[in-house]
Formats: sequence, structure tokens, C-alpha cells
Amino acid sequence: MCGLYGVLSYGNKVKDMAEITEALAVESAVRGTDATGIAYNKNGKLIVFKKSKSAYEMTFSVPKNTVAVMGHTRHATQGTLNFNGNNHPFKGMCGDEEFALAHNGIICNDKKLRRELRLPSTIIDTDSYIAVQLIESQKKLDFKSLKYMAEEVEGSFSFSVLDSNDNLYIVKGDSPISILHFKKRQVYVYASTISILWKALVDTELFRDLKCGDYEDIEIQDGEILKISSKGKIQKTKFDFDEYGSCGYDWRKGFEYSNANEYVDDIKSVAQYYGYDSDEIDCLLNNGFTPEEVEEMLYADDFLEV
Ligand SMILES: NC(=O)CC[C@H](N)C(=O)O
Repeated sequence: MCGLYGVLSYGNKVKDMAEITEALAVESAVRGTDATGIAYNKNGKLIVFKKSKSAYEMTFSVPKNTVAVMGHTRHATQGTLNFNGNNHPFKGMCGDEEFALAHNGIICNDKKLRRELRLPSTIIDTDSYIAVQLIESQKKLDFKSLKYMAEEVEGSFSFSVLDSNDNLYIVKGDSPISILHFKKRQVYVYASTISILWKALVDTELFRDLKCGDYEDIEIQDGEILKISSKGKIQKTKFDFDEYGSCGYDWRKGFEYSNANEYVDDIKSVAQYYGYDSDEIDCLLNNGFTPEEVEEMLYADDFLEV
């Protein structure tokens, strides 16, 4: 679980892009506090600012006339966060066009793809980075290369990609994403969940429009790629999304853990993001709940009723 978030203002009507960015990052921290990062274009250069810190500890400075910012809050699954290169967003290059990519999920065939497709070896250890390399291998960032990437990777995912012309792409696998369009303000805002979006936007200049319902939901389904151009135009395409095709993952059984402790440890680590500590998990287990049941409760957020 990581957080994806971003904002694209195509009418230059947003007064404070930094404020919206910071609000989105801070609310997205519930999905990961290992590292935080943002990417945006400034004077024709793609800037990536990221640190192995939670969003609560960061200050975000985004130039006033910035069109688009995309960001990530990380709950690391692979690749130590102490090496900042492992954190999101990652920079990529197609010809002389730079892009930035962030990922929510776990990709399990990254090493296999790197080997089989003879992609360059890299010091970046994060599974997500394979997506950058797959796009780079197609020499152009567009629907075609994103579709190729999305169909090659196996696991769970959604990606956000920002190109050097401020076009923003969302590649939707099974990880959640919610997008709102404030037509009058000419701005799109997205985050991993609608509750993150709402909580973030109450503290910003978009609150009034939010409260008055002056916005539209932008629909995106699993297996779709959405492009929001720097001018605010929406285009969509599809890719073959095999929801149950993840390597090592059987949707009937879940991920195969090599032992039960590993599974319980994982539950405990997720639990802390919901504000519960290991003792509370142990207590439920000692009271006869199975780890699967405890995990279900956690996601359903009905812990308190137990
Ligand atoms: N929790 C996530 O979505 C993590 C993304 C990626 N697997 C990483 O480790 O950085």
C-alpha cells in the first residue's frame, strides 16, 4: 500500500499549487510514511524531489505557475528506503524526453523481465522501476508504450506518469485511484482514495467547490489508461488486465507466505497505518480469530466493533 496523488491545473486558475500538493501528500501518508516524493516541470526541466521521510516531515515548494504535480507516499515492499534512488517518483528517459513514474502495488516479475528482455542492470532495487525500463525500451512515452508496460508486468499496480510536457497518465490495474475534475477552476486532482481527496481538499482553495458539489468524478476502470493533457483534455485506452494472473498469487488463497509468522508480521505492519499496534493484533489472534479474519477486519475498518 502506497499513496498516489497529484494535481493538474490547465487554466492557471489555481493560486497555490504547493498548498494542494502538501495537503494531498500529508493525507496520503496513511498509505505510507517510509518516503515521500513529488515531480513537476519547471522551465522545461523535470524536477523530482523525494526523501526517505514521511510527508508530515516534508516541506513542499512548488513554483506558482506549475501546471502539474504528481506524487507518492511510500510503504516500501522492496528496495531499502535509505537509498533515495529506490524511492518514488522515478525518472525515465525516452529519446530526449524525460518522464516521472510512481507506482502503488507490488510487481513480482521485475527481475525475470530484466533478465529475459536484457534490460540494463540497475542499482535501483525497487520492483516498480521495471515499469520505467519497459517504457524506456519502447523509446516513446505514449498509450502504446504504457499498454506494453502494463501488459508485461505481473502483480498488483496502478501507476501515474508525468511527461515533460505536463501530460499526466494514470494506468489503472487493481490498486485504487480516485480522480476529481473541478471544471470551473480548470483543475484535476487525484489520490488513491476518495477519502484522502476529501480530507486533503478541505484545507485548500478548492474546498468551496468541493462543498457545493462543483466537480465531476472521472471514471477509470481496472485495465484502463487515462491521459489528462496539459490542456485538460481527457483520452482513454485499454490494456489486457489479468486480475488474477499475478505470479505466485492465487486469488483464492492469497499470497503464499513461507510461514505463518511472516503473514502475521505483514498484518501487523499494515495495522500500524490504521493506528493499531501489534498487541491488539495478538489479542485478536489469541481470541481465536484467524490471521485471514484479522486482515479482513482491518481492510473493512471495523476493528472497533470487535
Ligand atoms: N506499497 C507500495 O505500493 C510499494 C510500491 C513498491 N513496491 C515499493 O516498494 O516501493
